[in-house]
Amino acid sequence: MPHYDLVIVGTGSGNSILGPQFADWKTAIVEKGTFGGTCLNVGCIPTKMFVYAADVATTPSHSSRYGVDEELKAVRWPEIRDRIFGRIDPIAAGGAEYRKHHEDNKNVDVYTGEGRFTGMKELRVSFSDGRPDEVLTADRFVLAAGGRPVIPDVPGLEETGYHTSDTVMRLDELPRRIVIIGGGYIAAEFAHVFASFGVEVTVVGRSGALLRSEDEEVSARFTELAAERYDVRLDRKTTRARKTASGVALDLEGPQGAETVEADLILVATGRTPNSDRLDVAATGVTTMDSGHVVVDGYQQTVVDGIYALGDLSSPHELKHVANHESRVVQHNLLHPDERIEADHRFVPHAVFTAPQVASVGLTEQKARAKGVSYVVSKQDYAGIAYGWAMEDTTGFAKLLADPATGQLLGAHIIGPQASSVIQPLIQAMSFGLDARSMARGQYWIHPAMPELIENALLNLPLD
Ligand SMILES: Cc1cc2nc3c(=O)[nH]c(=O)nc-3n(C[C@H](O)[C@H](O)[C@H](O)COP(=O)(O)OP(=O)(O)OC[C@H]3O[C@@H](n4cnc5c(N)ncnc54)[C@H](O)[C@@H]3O)c2cc1C
Ligand SMILES: NC(=O)c1ccc[n+]([C@@H]2O[C@H](COP(=O)([O-])OP(=O)(O)OC[C@H]3O[C@@H](n4cnc5c(N)ncnc54)[C@H](O)[C@@H]3O)[C@@H](O)[C@H]2O)c1
Repeated sequence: MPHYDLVIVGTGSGNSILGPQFADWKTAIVEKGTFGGTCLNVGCIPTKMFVYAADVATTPSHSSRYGVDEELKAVRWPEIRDRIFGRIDPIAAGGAEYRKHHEDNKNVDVYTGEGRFTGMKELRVSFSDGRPDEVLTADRFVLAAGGRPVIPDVPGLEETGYHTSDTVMRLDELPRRIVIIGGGYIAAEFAHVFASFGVEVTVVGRSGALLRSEDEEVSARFTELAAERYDVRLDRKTTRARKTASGVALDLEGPQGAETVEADLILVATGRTPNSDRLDVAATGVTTMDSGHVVVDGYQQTVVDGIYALGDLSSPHELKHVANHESRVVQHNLLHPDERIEADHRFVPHAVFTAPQVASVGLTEQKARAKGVSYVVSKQDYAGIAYGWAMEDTTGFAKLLADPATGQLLGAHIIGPQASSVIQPLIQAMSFGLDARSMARGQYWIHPAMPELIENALLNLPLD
């Protein structure tokens, strides 16, 4: 039974822990799937590469407002797909090769199998190629095993067949019609991608709005704009999935009674669940929340001394920048057990790369109300800044929440062009405690650039 100083389970953000600082440690890394994890292979990176192509494909649909008439002639899906994975797959393969065979990693054993705890700090690894299982023990473990898509309990779904974000990007050809179950991040991003490529999209949401966890005004605006581009069915329960002569059908129950949506394929985008169950973390004494996320303290350590966890396995944020931050914290804490640092989860931002883009950090207005926090709000439309005139934008806005007395920003929510970049100075201000007045007037804002949206929103805040 090989014994290690450190075993890491999962090669998403877990893979970035090992470096030259660990040269004297006997280490192992265990990966059951593709090296590099979700973000690289089936998450952030390929989706954003598809979204970029989708953004390009939609320009003819709005170019005439600038006096330029364009036409979308064709979308060459196999080429788009192969360009994207032709870049990503070699990176994943190169990462595996580096860990397995490079001189830098002579202290690292790579196990390409599935790990499952069988006792305190004892991990059994099973291999799909029929090799006998191996049992590893270690002084320290890092659990970075991520999550997987949740499949809702819809009668007939298994027999009918469905895609998830793990498979839909590798389709042989574009479907004519797609129905997406779910109204969150993945639904919003893929609805944009497929609608832009000319696919008839239907989104089925069980609540009354898309992107429901965004600020209420952002969610309402996004829902309205999405419904102009594709078929949005809200407040719907999916009662059955079935095959039809031409494809698939979902039977729905909604405010107007029973209805059916037909499509060529189903994409399930109803959230993700942590892999703590399949890793059987309980067998090593590690505890989980009701959501299945592993419980960690501020240092990212689980309840078991020497067992750390990070990323989607333990973080309800389920975002790559959070997983990366936590892996840096874990790396430091492994190397400096007497000077451990805490992870910083104060102002975790996110962006939804759909159309229009959505980005957010801090409290939404509904959360501020629910928490009884005292706040003031300001809103600035893209239509009110010079760059917004250039873009002829009529629907985007930034919304800020601030403490009326101190001017400290409490939340920022943007829907509109480049929201994911425009929000960054607000994340910086919140992280470093810069108040709204100082931020607005303590620096130049390039004229007439998009961040004037933020300058104006800051100046509009009705502070005491
Ligand atoms: C479609 C999609 C788009 C996304 N887009 C974004 C985005 O734009 N921005 C953003 O911030 N986040 C995005 N995310 C979320 C982001 O991908 C995750 O937050 C991030 O990848 C989590 O990293 P991780 O290291 O915790 O887990 P993962 O990257 O999931 O790595 C876990 C690894 O562990 C392996 N593993 C699991 N169980 C075992 C086991 N028992 N034994 C051995 N190996 C195991 C898995 O095979 C996997 O390789 C997206 C996610 C999806 C699905
Ligand atoms: N841009 C990004 O950062 C990005 C992009 C994609 C995914 N992600 C990460 O991946 C996670 C998973 O994405 P997601 O979109 O699957 O989850 P999500 O939590 O964003 O959305 C899930 C949606 O499915 C709905 N839903 C749940 N069960 C349902 C059911 N039975 N029938 C109909 N609807 C149902 C929910 O109401 C919600 O609207 C996200 O939480 C996010 O952290 C991030």
